[in-house]
This record gives sequence, structure tokens and C-alpha cells, in this order.
Amino acid sequence: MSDAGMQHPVAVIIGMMGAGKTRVGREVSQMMGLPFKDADIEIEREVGMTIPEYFSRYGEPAFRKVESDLIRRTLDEFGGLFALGGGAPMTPATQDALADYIDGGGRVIYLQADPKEAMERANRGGGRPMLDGGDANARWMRLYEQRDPVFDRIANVHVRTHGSTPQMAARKVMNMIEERVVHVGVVSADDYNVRIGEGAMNHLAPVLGDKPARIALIHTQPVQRHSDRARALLRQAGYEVSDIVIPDAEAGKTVTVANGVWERLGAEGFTRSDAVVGVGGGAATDLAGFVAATWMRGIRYVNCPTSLLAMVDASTGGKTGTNTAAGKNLVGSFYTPAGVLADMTTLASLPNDIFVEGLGEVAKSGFISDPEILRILEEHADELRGFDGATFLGTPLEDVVAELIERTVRVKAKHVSADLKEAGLREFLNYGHTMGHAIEKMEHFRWRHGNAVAVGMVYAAELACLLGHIDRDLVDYHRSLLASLGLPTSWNGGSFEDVLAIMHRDKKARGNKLRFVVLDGGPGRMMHLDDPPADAVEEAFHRIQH
Ligand SMILES: NC(=O)c1ccc[n+]([C@@H]2O[C@H](COP(=O)([O-])OP(=O)(O)OC[C@H]3O[C@@H](n4cnc5c(N)ncnc54)[C@H](O)[C@@H]3O)[C@@H](O)[C@H]2O)c1
Ligand SMILES: O=C(O)C(=O)C[C@@H](O)[C@H](O)[C@H](O)COP(=O)(O)O
Repeated sequence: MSDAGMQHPVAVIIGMMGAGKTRVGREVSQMMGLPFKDADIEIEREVGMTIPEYFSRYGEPAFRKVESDLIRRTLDEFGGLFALGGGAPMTPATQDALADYIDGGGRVIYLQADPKEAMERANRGGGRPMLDGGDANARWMRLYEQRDPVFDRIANVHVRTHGSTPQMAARKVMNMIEERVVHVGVVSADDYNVRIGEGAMNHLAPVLGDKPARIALIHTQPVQRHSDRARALLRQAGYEVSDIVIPDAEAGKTVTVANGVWERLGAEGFTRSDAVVGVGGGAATDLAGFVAATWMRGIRYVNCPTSLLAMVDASTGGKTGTNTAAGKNLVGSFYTPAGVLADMTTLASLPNDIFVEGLGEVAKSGFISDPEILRILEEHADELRGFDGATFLGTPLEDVVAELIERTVRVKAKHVSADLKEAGLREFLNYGHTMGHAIEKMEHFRWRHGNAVAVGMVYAAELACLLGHIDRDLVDYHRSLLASLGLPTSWNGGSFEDVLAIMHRDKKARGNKLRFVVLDGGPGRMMHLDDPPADAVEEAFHRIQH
């Protein structure tokens, strides 16, 4: 959408006659302070007569030509909200124009009203030539059967308004417009989108598609209310849903738990065309992805992360897995999701300490790739540290957090797109994790992952400083930034020998040689550190002990 001198609509609304496109479109435009255009009104203005008059005088093909020309023009010169007439998207020229608009970053929103309600509304209003001549309800239904699959295909945003007032429907549309989308293109797997915003979960059915009949909805108990919402959306869309509750947090990331889920899938007749939806923190989405990767050698899955850490990191990138007695994430696979729906409304129930933990991975992405993240963290450290889910939604802090999530997911997408199976570049996402995973293991997983990574980054910074790759100021900056966010920067829970033994089982290690990723010169400049001197490895450990 960068072509000079042109403007494009913020969104285009399509839907059946009577779906409420004009009514809802006007509400949204008021809420967002945007201009609104209705294609039918613009056409009447242009041709100087009503649409029924134009139809009866010149016929439908002539009308469709006027309509598609006007739509093409408006898509290139109008910067507000644009609602199309009911039949407009059926014209091939309009479909092409909408496809170009989407390619340039546009949103075509299919307003999916309850067919019965929309039909009654359309027939009450009159002035609709497509319903003239006989049983209007039967005509509306016939048109619906023809148009619904086409609208479904050409729209890139779907909003179900069943049972909603126009105001409620408008809010849903507005949330979709304000949504942030990060595209993850992976060389050896299908591309997918990470959708971030209030109501992102509403994309569940379109992302899953119409192949699955059954969905395994895998979640933990603390996120029951969010999985209830997912279940309702899935059932409304006609899927058979198996609700599968797994043990919370790291206790859920075991092969024993995965085996229990496989048994359920077997008993309930899950086939290769069925799918998994994971709802919860990173532990739940890691396990859900692992089950999807392994059931019948791989079925479709969608992640709905509900913790900050899962939104910014765990749900995206396709690392799925379980822990073993020997350590963290030792059994798993690289298996990409079909989509990630980071619904910001779920953060309303997130406890403060689990939100703060997630900031560890956000800061990591700032250090390895996007210094703007560090700037935002510094500027908003007090508000972020004081996060309170109960009062969070709708505040300026929500925009700050959405920006941080989008930026962090972009960093992740950049690394996994180029190196899904972690041959080199992707290892930079592991900044702070060699020591972080050792701390988690030593603490029997009672330490939260993001907290352990925060200490692990201080360790990596100390090591880099000892070996002359960064200066002391940057090490101090690690400590001061992380502490200002409420994250720990030291650990004193075990001996160097025990920690070293665990670090030797890190997935980056090769043979008997340790491999770290460290900063080289400053934020955004990363290097691999192979087999560093043993005394530096130990000295850096002592420096994080206090
Ligand atoms: N696959 C990856 O690339 C990747 C990346 C980073 C982390 N991880 C993994 O993710 C896990 C850490 O994720 P996490 O920090 O989300 O921890 P977690 O999954 O253990 O969740 C923390 C706690 O918060 C609860 N919770 C989550 N969302 C909630 C909500 N909205 N409301 C109320 N409670 C909620 C969970 O049920 C749990 O009790 C670790 O296992 C880590 O190894 C994986
Ligand atoms: O996606 C990656 O690659 C990462 O390393 C992201 C990490 O933040 C994440 O904690 C990941 O689960 C660690 O993977 P592991 O392979 O070191 O177990």
C-alpha cells in the first residue's frame, strides 16, 4: 500500500443483502473516525437514478460494469471504509480488483450474518432488484447458496455477527481492522499468519478450513474460559470438538501426557484430515504442536497462545516438544502450525508474574535483532512491570504490548523463515537459553522459563564481555533493563559442575564442545561462540551468582 499519491480503503466490507454492511460500516466509521462509502449510494449518485431504475432500464450486465469500474476506482483513491453491494463480489473484474487490494495489504471483510435474519431484513427493506419476481425468500436463499462460498474464498477476514447488535458487530469489525498480522514464510513448509489483536480467535474456523471434521482442543485448566470460547467458535462452525485438558505448565510437557492424548485421538477416531487446536501458555502450545506433529505423522494445528511468552515466542516457529528427565525440550520436532491466533482479550486473566516472565523473551528479541524493542521496554518499564490484566484491555498499555508482540514475532519470523531446522541463524533465538535451560532443570522447573532466560542473557553477556566481544556498559545495561522490568538477573541455586553438565546436553552443543550465542559489539550483532575457554565459562557463572 505504498504507491505514491494513491489511497486505499482501510477495509472493504462484503456480505449478503441484509447482512448489515451499511449499518455496521457506518458504526465502525464513527468509532474509528473514518469516512465511509457505500458502493450502491455512490453508483446511484454517479448514474443519477436509483439502482432499481438502472436495472430495469439497462439490465444487470450494464449495472455490473458500472459497479466494477466504480469499485476499482474507489479502491485506488479512498482511504476510509468501503461497503460493497451484495452481488458486487460475484463479478470477475471486482474479484480481480479485490485480490489486488488484498495483495497490497488490504482487508476484505466478509460480514457473516445469520442467514435467516439477513434474509428477513433484506426483504423488509425493498428496493432490491435481485429479489424481484416471485418468492423473495427463496430467491435470497438461492443467492446465498451461490454467493457464500465465493465470499468465503475472496475475503481475508471473516466476521460472524450471529446474535450481535449492530454495535457489537461493529466492535468485532473494528477489532479485526486494528489487528496486526505477521506473515511467516517458511522455505520447506506452508506459509502461515500470526494474527494479533482482540478477537483474533474469531479466525479459528477459516484458518482450520473445511477439511477437518474433528478438532482436539488441547488446553490447561487455568485457561478454561478461553478454551470455552474456542470450543463455542468451533462448534458454531460445525466441527466436532474433543475437549482435552492436560496438566498445567511443564507437567503437561511429557511423553506420558502426549501418550494420553494419542489414546484419546485413537479412541475418538481422529483421522489425517482432522486437526488440533492448542490453547494456553507455551507449555500447552508446545505439547499440542507435538501431538499434531506425531499423530498419523502430522495433522493440521492452530495455536491460540494466551500468555505473553506464548504469543511472542512459543506458539510461532514450529518448535514443538516435551521435556525428559535429562532436560528441557529434548524430544520434539520442527512442525509449523497452520496459523497462530494471539487474542489479546485472553491477557485479561493473565497473572502479573507470568506476564512479566514473558518480557524476558521480548527483551531477548530486542538484544538479538530489534533495538527498538529495547527502547520501548525502557520507556514503558514501570507500566509493564505493573501489568494488571483486569484493567489492561482498552488502555494505552495494550497498544504498547501489541506493538511489542508484533515486533517480537517479526524477529522470530525472520529467523525461522530462513532456518526452520536451526542450522545456524535460528540459534540466535536461543540467546540466554544455554544457561536458562540449565537453571530451569536445576530448579525442577519451578523457575519460570522467561525468568531463567533473563538470567541466562546476563550470563551470556558476562561471557561475551570476558572474551572481549562486548563492553562492560552493555553487560550493565542487560542487568538494569531486565531488573527494571521485574525480571531476575542473578541465580545462586546450584554448583557450577552441575550446571556445566546440563549445559553440555544443550542442543547447540556438539560432541564435547559447548556452543553459545553471544552479542558481538552491540545489540543486533550476534555471533556463535564455539568451545569457549573453560575458565571464562566458569567465571561468567560466578558473576551471575550475586
Ligand atoms: N516452542 C518454542 O519455540 C518455545 C519458545 C519459548 C518458550 N517455549 C516454552 O514455553 C513454555 C513457557 O511458556 P509460558 O511462559 O506461557 O508458561 P506456561 O505455559 O507454563 O504458562 C504459565 C502459566 O500461566 C497459565 N496461563 C497461560 N495463559 C493464561 C491466561 N491467559 N490466563 C491465566 N493463566 C494463564 C498457564 O496455564 C500456566 O499455569 C516453556 O515450556 C518453554 O520451554 C517454547
Ligand atoms: O525458536 C527458537 O528457535 C528458540 O530458540 C526460541 C526459544 O526462545 C525457545 O525457548 C525454544 O523453545 C528453545 O528451544 P530449544 O531448542 O533450545 O529447546
